[in-house]
Amino acid sequence: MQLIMEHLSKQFKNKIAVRQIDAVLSEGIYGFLGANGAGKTTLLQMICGIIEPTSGEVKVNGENNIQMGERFRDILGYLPQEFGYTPGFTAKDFMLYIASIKGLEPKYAKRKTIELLRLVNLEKETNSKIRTFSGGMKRRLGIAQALLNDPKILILDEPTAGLDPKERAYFRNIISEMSKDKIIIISTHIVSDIEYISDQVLVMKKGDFILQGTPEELLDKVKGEVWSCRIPHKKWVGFESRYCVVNSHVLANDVDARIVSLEAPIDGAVNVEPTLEDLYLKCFSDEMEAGE
Ligand SMILES: Nc1ncnc2c1ncn2[C@@H]1O[C@H](COP(=O)(O)OP(=O)(O)OP(=O)(O)O)[C@@H](O)[C@H]1O
Repeated sequence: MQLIMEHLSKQFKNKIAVRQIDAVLSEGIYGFLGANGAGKTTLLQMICGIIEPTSGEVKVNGENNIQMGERFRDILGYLPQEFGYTPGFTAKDFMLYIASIKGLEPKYAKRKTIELLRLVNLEKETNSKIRTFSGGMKRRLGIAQALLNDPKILILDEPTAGLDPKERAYFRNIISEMSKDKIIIISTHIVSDIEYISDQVLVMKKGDFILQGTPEELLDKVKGEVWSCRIPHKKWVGFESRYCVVNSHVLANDVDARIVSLEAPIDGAVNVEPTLEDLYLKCFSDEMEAGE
């Protein structure tokens, strides 16, 4: 299966949210990585056919997604960033309700509901009301509903928002297990959510993909540019505005810092293995400085 974005753009009044995106996706996991406001949600909504592009189009195996109508919705699973849960519903009621909207057979829906609530570790809460759920539990329920129709295209907008580290790790495992026969898109600004499970990472900035490749290919782009160094206190002043500082730890005599820079930021700096977080911070350091 191929999911194709052709010159895809979206403009809201005078704001261009997505600009001229071209991409071809086939089965696998794609991490859309970008800061808040980069245009991720707008792009995902166009892929899902929820909003129409200002120009360009989304195609599935050569067919326009909106024109495909029901046939497209049958193969689509979507977890939006904001999900409206009915607090008085139990987890099971909610799943069956979504299944009926998706037009699934009641018998299949019941079986799938049990299977998916088990998958997302909500088995014990099957008959609990959603109003008693934590943010993480609601998010897991959101992931379960997106899987009800065994979608071939699964789109998850910030799926790990509100999940604790254990839940995040569990989420990564279940997603990587189901990627063989699906196109899975995960949008996030949390690098660790996609670093190890994505086949391709697409870095989105100001409505455009500025980088695209396997995690290894992207890491190559910052190889030799990540430094571990000790900076005396008197030299540390101003360092943060001149350099892209990934992290820093103030010690008694100096500051232990990890810095992304083309050249060694100080004598004695040691080149270290880069991570995608280094690359992310390099790509978005200008926005952080500008406070965007
Ligand atoms: N309906 C809308 N009307 C006007 N501007 C919008 C609308 N939706 C999004 N935007 C703007 O388009 C840009 C991209 O927004 P979008 O929500 O797609 O980004 P994002 O990467 O998903 O960020 P976030 O994670 O914060 O949602 C932002 O500047 C946003 O303010």
